[in-house]
Amino acid sequence: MIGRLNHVAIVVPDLAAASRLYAETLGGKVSAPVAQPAHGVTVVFVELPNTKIELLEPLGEGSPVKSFLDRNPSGGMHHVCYEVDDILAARDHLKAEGARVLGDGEPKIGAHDKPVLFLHPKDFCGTLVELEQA
Ligand SMILES: CC[C@@H](C(=O)O)C(=O)SCCNC(=O)CCNC(=O)[C@H](O)C(C)(C)COP(=O)(O)OP(=O)(O)OC[C@H]1O[C@@H](n2cnc3c(N)ncnc32)[C@H](O)[C@@H]1OP(=O)(O)O
Ligand SMILES: [Co+2]
Repeated sequence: MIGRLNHVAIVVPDLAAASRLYAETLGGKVSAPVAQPAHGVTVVFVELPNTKIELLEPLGEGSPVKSFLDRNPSGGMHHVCYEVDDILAARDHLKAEGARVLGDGEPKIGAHDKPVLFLHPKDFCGTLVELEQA
């Protein structure tokens, strides 16, 4: 069911500093920051030949990455995002398998203007999983 690795996300305390690190120290191709108020984060993408790194900074009150950053003040790996051909079929299959789909279970439009869902990290080997419609 899961397809390509779309991105690996890293939560950071300072998005400008992390963008400089990826652009200047690592020589990556780094996008401009984009606020995603519906997701409570500001996002920068680093384009790699085979996938992307998503740098995330909390945005606004109640950001879903705030407590993660409180626990990991210098930042850390936050989630992996797999592409799926049919996100509703994937969701229904996962629910039938007993996995917890986060939020209200309905896909939201993500950073690539495609529907996304999140799966509880405790159900996937301690790793928060994002699914994105391919
Ligand atoms: C830009 C849009 C989009 C895209 O298109 O790419 C995005 O990527 S948005 C990214 C941000 N959005 C989300 O992460 C939404 C889904 N996340 C959540 O709903 C919450 O973050 C969460 C997964 C429910 C965790 O919330 P939190 O407040 O941290 O909950 P707890 O403190 O109760 O933690 C419970 C338990 O889970 C462990 N945990 C939490 N986060 C992670 C994580 N990222 N990876 C692994 N484990 C995680 C946490 O340590 C707790 O464990 P215990 O202490 O053992 O109970
Ligand atoms: Co993501």
